[in-house]
Amino acid sequence: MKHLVKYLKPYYKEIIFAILLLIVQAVSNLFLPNLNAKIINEGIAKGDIQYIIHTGGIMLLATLLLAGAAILASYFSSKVVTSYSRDLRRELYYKVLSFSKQDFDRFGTASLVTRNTNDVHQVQMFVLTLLNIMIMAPIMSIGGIIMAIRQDVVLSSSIIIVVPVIALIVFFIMRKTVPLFKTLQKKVDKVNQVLREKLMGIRVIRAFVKDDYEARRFDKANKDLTQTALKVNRIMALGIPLIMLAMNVTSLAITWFGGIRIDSGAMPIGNLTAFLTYVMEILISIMMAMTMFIMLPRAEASAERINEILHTEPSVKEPKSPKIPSERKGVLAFKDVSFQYADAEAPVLSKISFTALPGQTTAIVGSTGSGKSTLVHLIPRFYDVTEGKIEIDGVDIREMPLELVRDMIGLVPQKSYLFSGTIESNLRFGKKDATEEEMWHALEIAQAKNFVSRLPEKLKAPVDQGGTNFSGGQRQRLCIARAIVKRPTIYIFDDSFSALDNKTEAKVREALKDETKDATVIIVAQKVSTVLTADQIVVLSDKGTIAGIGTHQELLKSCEVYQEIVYSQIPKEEAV
Ligand SMILES: Nc1ncnc2c1ncn2[C@@H]1O[C@H](COP(=O)(O)OP(=O)(O)OP(=O)(O)O)[C@@H](O)[C@H]1O
Repeated sequence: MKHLVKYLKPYYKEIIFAILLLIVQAVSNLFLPNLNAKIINEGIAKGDIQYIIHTGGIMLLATLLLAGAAILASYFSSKVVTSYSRDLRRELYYKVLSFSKQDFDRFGTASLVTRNTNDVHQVQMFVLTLLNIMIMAPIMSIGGIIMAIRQDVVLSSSIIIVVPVIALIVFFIMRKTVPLFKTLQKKVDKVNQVLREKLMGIRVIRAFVKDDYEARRFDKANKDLTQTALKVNRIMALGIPLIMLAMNVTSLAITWFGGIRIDSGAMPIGNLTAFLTYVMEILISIMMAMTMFIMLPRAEASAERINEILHTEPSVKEPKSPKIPSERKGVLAFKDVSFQYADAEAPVLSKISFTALPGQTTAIVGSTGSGKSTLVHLIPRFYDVTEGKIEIDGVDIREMPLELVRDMIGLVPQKSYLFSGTIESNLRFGKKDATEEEMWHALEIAQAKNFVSRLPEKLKAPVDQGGTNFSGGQRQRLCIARAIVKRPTIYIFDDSFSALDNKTEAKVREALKDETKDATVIIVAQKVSTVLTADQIVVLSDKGTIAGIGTHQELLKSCEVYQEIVYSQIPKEEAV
């Protein structure tokens, strides 16, 4: 938790105000029973109406002060914690934005979301409780004891018995429940995880008629959570009445012994009512302080999960002294590049060397899982190479400013993804000041102009999260258009024509030819028809090495892996 304290610093003024107001609240609270005792002893017992009105007036003022202080304290503490959690969420979000794909893989999307929402909420609630209890509990308990002694020293000896008894009961309840609360947190996480996964894959579940099976899996996680929650509630259901019983017995005993002392004239009657109130305030403060310990493990677990993100050094770093290429042509060179995923046993890519030139199309082919997507993900530095280097215009991309590298690249990912908003907001993603003309031009090249112009809102047509209100092929074409609007130096099409029929694909590639005539184009493809006309084809073997480089004709003659790929898709006589 202590690492997260620094985020409270900007709000120290509000914290001081809240603390002062809480002190006013606690002190006024302590004086009220005393004034009440005085009214009973001096006013009611002696029939002094003037005294009752006078002291009652003071009580009223004290109550108003208390209420005012409580409202303002709550205002300031709420302001502190909501601003604190906002800052924390922002910090987490910015940190996550700086993560490489490797860091994302490590945490997982679901966990990153839970940490930014649920975990921040847990910490926020703890800070709010801490702020209140830390001030109120010591003043109320210590002040309560002092005030109780002032009412009656002899009766105060009961506090020595009552406080440890109640503290012991609360301690035993906590000892049982705190570990359960910890488990509860993990089980809530599990339910979240199962739910998220199932909802994301709902179509697959339906298609495979696995609704019942998946419902049972969810039931299991849910039942697990319920059982732990029930255990906690059972202990609480037993513990809370036990505490109430102890408090009522205390109240009864104090009234009993107090009655005897009043009877003998050793204590005025008003002091007994005040004494009872003070003892209850002491006990409530102790219980409040104890609830902190119930919240602490949950908040600590959440703080740990938050810190884990905040302390993660992004695996892809900005260079210390960045180099900028003297010319930005887009000459892309892989030099003996090897790459291994963090948890993998063997490298996915080994000793890859080739150069992709501006004005040319370089195709990457290979069987599924050969490392084609991995290879192109190395270019925008989603991951850094394990060995060797990648250069753009003669400069190692690890030495170039990250923003510049990514700015030079227009990537159309394998999985078409659009953001919620409009077609226009998606197209402007890479160039925020793109004109309507530029957008229509990009849509025309991507063969998306027809269907977009048929939409009633045209460029303003709404896009749902992920682009789910468009078909796979439409989504893919919009992603191609998005990359074109950016007018990058290097285009990367990662299997980006897979959802298009052959005719549309041919049209897109034909239109692209002119648009990308000065750019470096990298195309990852499964379909041989996509790569036939490429200036060079890089063939990856199953082991992630280069099996051959050349044009279609050259490779057909010399590369066995390429021949296998080609002949599996088109007849021998048509391939030549
Ligand atoms: N994030 C990851 N962590 C660990 N291993 C991964 C990760 N992503 C991919 N791999 C592994 O790396 C290998 C290459 O995957 P990659 O996606 O690059 O292949 P690909 O040639 O693009 O396949 P496809 O044609 O099916 O898209 C695979 O064996 C895959 O299991």
